Amino acid sequence: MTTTIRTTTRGHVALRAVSREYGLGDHVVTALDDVSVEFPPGTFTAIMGPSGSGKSTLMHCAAGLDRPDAGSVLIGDIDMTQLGEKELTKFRRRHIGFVFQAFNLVPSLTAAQNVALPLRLDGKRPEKSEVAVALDLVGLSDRAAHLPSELSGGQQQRVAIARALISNPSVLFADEPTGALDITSSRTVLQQLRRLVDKHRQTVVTVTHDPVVAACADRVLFLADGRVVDEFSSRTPAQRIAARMTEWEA
Ligand SMILES: Nc1ncnc2c1ncn2[C@@H]1O[C@H](COP(=O)(O)OP(=O)(O)OP(=O)(O)O)[C@@H](O)[C@H]1O
Repeated sequence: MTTTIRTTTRGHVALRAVSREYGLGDHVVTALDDVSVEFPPGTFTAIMGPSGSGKSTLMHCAAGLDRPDAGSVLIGDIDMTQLGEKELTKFRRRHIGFVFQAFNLVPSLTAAQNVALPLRLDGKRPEKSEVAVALDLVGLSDRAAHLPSELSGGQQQRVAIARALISNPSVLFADEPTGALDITSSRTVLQQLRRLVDKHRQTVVTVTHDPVVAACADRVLFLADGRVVDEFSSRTPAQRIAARMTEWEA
């Protein structure tokens, strides 16, 4: 089976009737309950909801890091749930970028070497210019030779974003990318994500607890008990998002 996405559908993510349960017998937890949602190309979506509402599970299923028990997950015209393990790994490496809250950089490698890592893992020899372009996308051209320990938290997260972008993914998923950062670093990371969407038509989906981060997104989805329970579909002021969160938590 070939896993090439048609250019017209690149960057389009669709979850159709996705369910995911964990545990067995009396201990079954329904983390996602029949969720259908689309992330159109070149859009920035924030996912919010109380702890345990299924945000990470949604991201992991959408990114092919976890397999749903039911439903399908399409990136472009490829249904990832139909791919075998090897093919899924290969597909993920080429089409999906994932950024974690904890950066997950290799401490002994420079920023440039960290960014080049996904290509090396894919058996390719990265061109210096490819790495330079990725670092430039996140405004870190001048930090290429620095080790993670020589960078601020925000800079480390931007290296992680550059690393996720090196394979020119169709979609970038970020699970609380600003969760471990101070306000200033958090805003810089956020600006970079917004810029990727506005300037480069990247599809970005991020989980966040921060109404200011969500206010920068084109759309905010609210999850509760494994379902999408509400949505703000245009840029919404942070205050209104915060008020909605408070309502849900109450
Ligand atoms: N590997 C697992 N094994 C068992 N239960 C799990 C597993 N992963 C998630 N769950 C359960 O599924 C539900 C959804 O979890 P998930 O991590 O997706 O929520 P979340 O909204 O991301 O939470 P948080 O904001 O606290 O990170 C929770 O009840 C959680 O305990």
